[in-house]
Amino acid sequence: MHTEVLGRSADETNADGTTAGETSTAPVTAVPDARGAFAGTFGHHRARDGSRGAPVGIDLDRPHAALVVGKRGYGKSYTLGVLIEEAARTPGVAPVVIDPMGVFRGLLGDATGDPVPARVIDDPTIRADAVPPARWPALVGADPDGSAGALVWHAAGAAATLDGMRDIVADSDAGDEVRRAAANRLRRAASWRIFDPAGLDASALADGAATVLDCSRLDDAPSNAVAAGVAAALYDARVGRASAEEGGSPAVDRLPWLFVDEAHVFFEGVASVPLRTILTRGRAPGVSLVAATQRPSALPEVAVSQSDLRIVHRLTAGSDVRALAAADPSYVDADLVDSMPTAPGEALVVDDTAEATRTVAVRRRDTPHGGSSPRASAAARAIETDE
Ligand SMILES: Nc1ncnc2c1ncn2[C@@H]1O[C@H](COP(=O)(O)OP(=O)(O)OP(=O)(O)O)[C@@H](O)[C@H]1O
Repeated sequence: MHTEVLGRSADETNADGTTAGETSTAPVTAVPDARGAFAGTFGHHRARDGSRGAPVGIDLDRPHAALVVGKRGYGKSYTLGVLIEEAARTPGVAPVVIDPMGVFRGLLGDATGDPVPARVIDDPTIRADAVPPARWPALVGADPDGSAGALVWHAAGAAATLDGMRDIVADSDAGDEVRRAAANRLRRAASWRIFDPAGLDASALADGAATVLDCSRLDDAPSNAVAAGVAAALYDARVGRASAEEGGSPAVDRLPWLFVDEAHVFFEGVASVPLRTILTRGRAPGVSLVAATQRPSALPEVAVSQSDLRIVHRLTAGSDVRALAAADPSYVDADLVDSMPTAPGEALVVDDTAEATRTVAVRRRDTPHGGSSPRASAAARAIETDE
């Protein structure tokens, strides 16, 4: 059976010499093909009459910016899980997962087929200086133009640790009220228990296994801080490597793939800046982003327009469909509403690299889908985002 690999341009050849626009007879596997390129198994083509067509793979060889969207219950997290499984099986790729609902713990379960190397970090920590000083006021809910916000900003620029920042605030000659306000903000940040001088760095994150950062115990602000720190660390490590190739030692050899579920939460918070950096500038140094959301209309326009792979599960809200349609280039000829998938696990894939759209039945998970035991905090967040 012929396999088409999504995310490859028409002039890139498949293992058997056919092009992406045509189809390849090469098996889709995380083992490099004859030309040394990696692809993951993604699913099957789905014809208009619902019949199952040829296998579909997804390119994991080059960096991508991908978006997975769909209303609740139509397979968004499931598809993200499939992509994480494939990335985890791919040598040379380092998948890192921001998991705000705790639904990717199943990756630790027994896998059908090839093993899926994965670990879950329950209480992720980052270094305080992983968050840029200018973002600290917003992170702790202070106005960056106000006196307390300015003091927090100054402290973040002058100290590498949260304790150091608190000392600077305590010793500052700002007035009592300003000092107290800034100290209160930083005390709140300390209560999140996510800042640690020994927090996750890029080399710890990029050892090849899928690293799931379970943020389901964290509120949006600390979850954002974790995502911001991780996104910045991965990007900086690869940029460092790019310049280190002229002499220095490489920081991270593998290509990081950052998977972000409930991405609207992060594009609305302090993680927005480093995520936008990866979207707009990540591909050159080799950093990929896969963002999933049920509300594409809540994402900044750049998140849609910069994605070269858009995996669309069922969407019904007009604003969400419009947010996607706005980025659709001319080769998306069919009306998005007419071609909207109807069944869970079915997706319309808009592939900018191959300049094609495909309807795909996403394959079944090889590891269990879903979290461990249900958590009220995750349920509350789900209800909130649904409203
Ligand atoms: N590719 C698939 N193959 C088989 N079943 C699937 C597939 N995708 C989704 N499903 C089924 O649909 C259900 C809902 O999928 P999923 O949990 O991913 O929805 P979701 O839209 O991400 O919801 P949430 O926003 O709550 O995470 C899954 O539990 C699974 O039973």
